[in-house]
Amino acid sequence: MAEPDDTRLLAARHHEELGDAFFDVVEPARFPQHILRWRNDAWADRVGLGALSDEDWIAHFGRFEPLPGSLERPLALRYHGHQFRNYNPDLGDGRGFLFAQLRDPVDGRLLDLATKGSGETPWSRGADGRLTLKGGVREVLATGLLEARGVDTSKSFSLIETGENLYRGDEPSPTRSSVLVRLSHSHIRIGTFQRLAYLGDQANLRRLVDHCIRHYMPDAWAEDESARTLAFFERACANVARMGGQWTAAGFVHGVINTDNVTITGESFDYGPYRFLPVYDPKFVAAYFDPVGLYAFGRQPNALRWNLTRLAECLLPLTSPGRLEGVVKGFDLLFAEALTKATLDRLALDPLALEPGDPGADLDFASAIYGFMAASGVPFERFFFDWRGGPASERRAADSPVADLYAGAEFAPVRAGLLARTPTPSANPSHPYFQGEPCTLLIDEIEALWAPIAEADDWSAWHAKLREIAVAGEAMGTAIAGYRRPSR
Ligand SMILES: Nc1ncnc2c1ncn2[C@@H]1O[C@H](COP(=O)(O)OP(=O)(O)OP(=O)(O)O)[C@@H](O)[C@H]1O
Repeated sequence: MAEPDDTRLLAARHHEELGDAFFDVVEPARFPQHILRWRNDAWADRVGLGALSDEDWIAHFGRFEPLPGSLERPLALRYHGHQFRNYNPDLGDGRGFLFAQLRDPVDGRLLDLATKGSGETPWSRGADGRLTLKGGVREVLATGLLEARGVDTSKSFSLIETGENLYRGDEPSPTRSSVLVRLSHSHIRIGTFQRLAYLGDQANLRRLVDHCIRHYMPDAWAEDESARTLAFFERACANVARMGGQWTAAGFVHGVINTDNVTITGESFDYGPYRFLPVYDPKFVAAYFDPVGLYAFGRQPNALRWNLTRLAECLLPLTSPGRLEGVVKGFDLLFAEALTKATLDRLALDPLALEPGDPGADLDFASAIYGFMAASGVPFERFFFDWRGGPASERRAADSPVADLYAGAEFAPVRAGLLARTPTPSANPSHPYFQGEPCTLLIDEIEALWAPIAEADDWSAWHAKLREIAVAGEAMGTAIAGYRRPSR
C-alpha cells in the first residue's frame, strides 16, 4: 500500500459513526488506464498529502487504496432530493463515494475526500457510474476560479483520465472518461435529511442533527433538543445564505440547485452545467435542461430559500414549527447581508459602518453596484477588477477600456460609495495581475480550452488557464498557495 510520507495527514472516520443506515460499502471501478491530469498540490500540501509521488497519488486517487487511518472501504452515501422541485427517493451516490475524511491542520475543519466517476453503486439507477473527462476538466476550472473569487467551494483535488469510452447525450460520443476526487467540508446534503424524514426515521434524524452540530457547528450545542435543532437550522441557513451571496458576487450561476446539491455547511459543490456571467443578468440560465429558468441567476436566492424550507420541514418533529418558520422568514435579510459582505470582500473594501451594527449604508451600496451593473452592461468581472480597493484603484479605473461607463450619472452613487470606503490590506492594487486583464471563464473560453484536449490531447491551454486562475487568486488574497505543475 502506498503511504504518504508526510505525517501531517490527520485522518478521521466520523461518517461511519452515523451507522450503516447512512451508507453502503462499495467497490471502486477498475479502470483500464490511469493518466494523472491534475493534482491540487496547494491543498495536498495543506492537508499533509503533498509529498505523495505521482505513482502513490494514482494508487490512492485512481485505484482507491485506503489512506492510512481513514476509511478502509469506500462509502456510497444515501440521500434523497427534490430535483427541479420533484421529489426523487431513488438518489444517493450513484457515481461517487466518500473515500476518506481528514482534519484540516490549519483550521481544524473536518474535510471529506469524495469521488465523482468512481464506478457503479446501489444508487446508479442503471447508469454507468462514470464521469466524462470534459466534465472533470470543467469542474477543475470552476472550483479554481470560484476559490479565486472568494467562494467557499469544494476543491478539485485530483483528476485522473481513466481510458474508457463513454456515451452521453450532451457530448459528442464516444467521449473520454475520468475520475475526480474533491475535497469538501462535508457531503451532508439537505437530501440526507429528506430521506430520513421520508422514511419516518426519527432516531436517525436526531442522530444526524447531533452529528452535524458536533462536527460542523459545535457552538450550536445545547442540552435541550428543540433549542439545539433550531440552532443547527439557524447555522445551516446562515451558511447557505453566505454561499448564495458569494455566488452572486462572483457572477456564478450554479445551474442545478436541487436539494441533493446543497449541504448544511454551505460549501458550494457539484459543477455540472454551471456558467460564469458575461454581464449582470438576473435571467441568465445555465442548464439547457432548465427551460423555465427555475435556477436562473436572479432566482438563486429563492431556490436556496426553497431548499431551506424543505430542510425545515424535515426538522418539524424535533423543534417548534413557528420558530423554524421565523428562521426561514429571516433568510432574505441574511442573504442581503451575505451579498453585501461578499461584494465588499471582492472589492477589498471595509464596511462603512456609519452607525455601529447598522449595515444599512453597505446594503444600499451593494444594491447600487448591481443596479449599475444591470443598467450599464459593464462586463461582470471587469467592474470588480477595475475597482478593487476603491480609492486605491481610481486612477487605474480611469484607464479602463470601459472608462466611459464610469463617467455617466448612473455611476455617481457607486463612485461615491467606492471612494468613501477604505481599502483592506488584501486590496493589493500593485500586484501585476491588476496591470493585465481580468481572469474570466466564459463558456466560449471553456470550449476553447477543451478543443485542443479533445482534438490533439494538448493540455497546454488548460494548464495556462489554471496558472492564470492561481495568479488571480494570489492577487485577490484568496489562494492558499500558487500553482504547481500537475505531475513531477
Ligand atoms: N453516470 C452516472 N452513473 C450513475 N449515477 C449517476 C450518473 N450521473 C449522475 N448520477 C447520479 O444522479 C444523481 C444526480 O447527479 P448529479 O450530476 O447532480 O450528481 P453528481 O455530480 O454525480 O454527484 P454530486 O452531487 O456528489 O456532485 C446523483 O445521485 C448521481 O450520483
